[in-house]
Amino acid sequence: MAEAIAPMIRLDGLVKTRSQSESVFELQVPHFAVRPGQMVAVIGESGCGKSTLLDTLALVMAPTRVERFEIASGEATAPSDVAALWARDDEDGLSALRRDLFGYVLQTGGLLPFLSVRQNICLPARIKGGDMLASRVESLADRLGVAGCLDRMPVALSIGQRQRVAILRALAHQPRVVLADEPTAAVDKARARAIMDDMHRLARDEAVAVVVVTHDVDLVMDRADVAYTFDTRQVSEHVTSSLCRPVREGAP
Ligand SMILES: Nc1ncnc2c1ncn2[C@@H]1O[C@H](COP(=O)(O)OP(=O)(O)OP(=O)(O)O)[C@@H](O)[C@H]1O
Repeated sequence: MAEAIAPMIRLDGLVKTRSQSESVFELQVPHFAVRPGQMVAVIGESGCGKSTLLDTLALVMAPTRVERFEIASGEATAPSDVAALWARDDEDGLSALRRDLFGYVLQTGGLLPFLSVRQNICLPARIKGGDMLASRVESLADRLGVAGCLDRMPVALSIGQRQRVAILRALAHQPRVVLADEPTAAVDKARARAIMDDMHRLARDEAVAVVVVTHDVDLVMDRADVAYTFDTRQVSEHVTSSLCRPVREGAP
């Protein structure tokens, strides 16, 4: 069913080369897609290129080469041609997409300590130049079990509560894509499962495309609709190549 929905992000023929002194790392992504309502897992060993892929999807790292890189910016409009925006170095166009379409969940929550939880949650909407509906914040907080935390400071929350607030903040301004980098790294297994379940449910209910990067294969393979991993090999003394490929395609 999810296959019929047009991708929110579509990448074909991506190559990203990163070099440091003599060593060169080359990531190849023949095809990557995430659709509205899907949770896509990106899994693999340390150094295989997960963050490189996530930073590319987040439009903060320019591809070295790419055949096609599109983001659906609205239902009634043609997808934005990200490859063309990078090719002409259109920073205004790229930052408008970052601001309008994306929500981010970081490993440690990334909440600003000097703002209340509610102010943290409302920040992305403020940056977009709008206001958040109080009723939306409260109903999401209710669903995530953090309704009692809204008027506290982040320091007064447990790590699990901070991660839930970070998910709420990422989703509250109604992004089309949520990018989550090891969102459960700082919590125990039981909390990690609950957080992943929440993200998956919210993705479906709100038709958001979610990309989760994680080391924890067991955690995501039960939950992700689609999963990608990497075949990494040492090509020569200084060159490492990593191929990103699907390990699960389509809805489970
Ligand atoms: N700034 C950089 N310059 C050059 N090479 C880099 C840079 N950052 C990372 N790399 C190399 O790129 C490769 C992929 O790194 P990346 O951070 O994407 O891996 P990862 O899968 O996210 O790893 P981890 O799970 O440890 O965070 C690694 O071999 C790394 O050494």
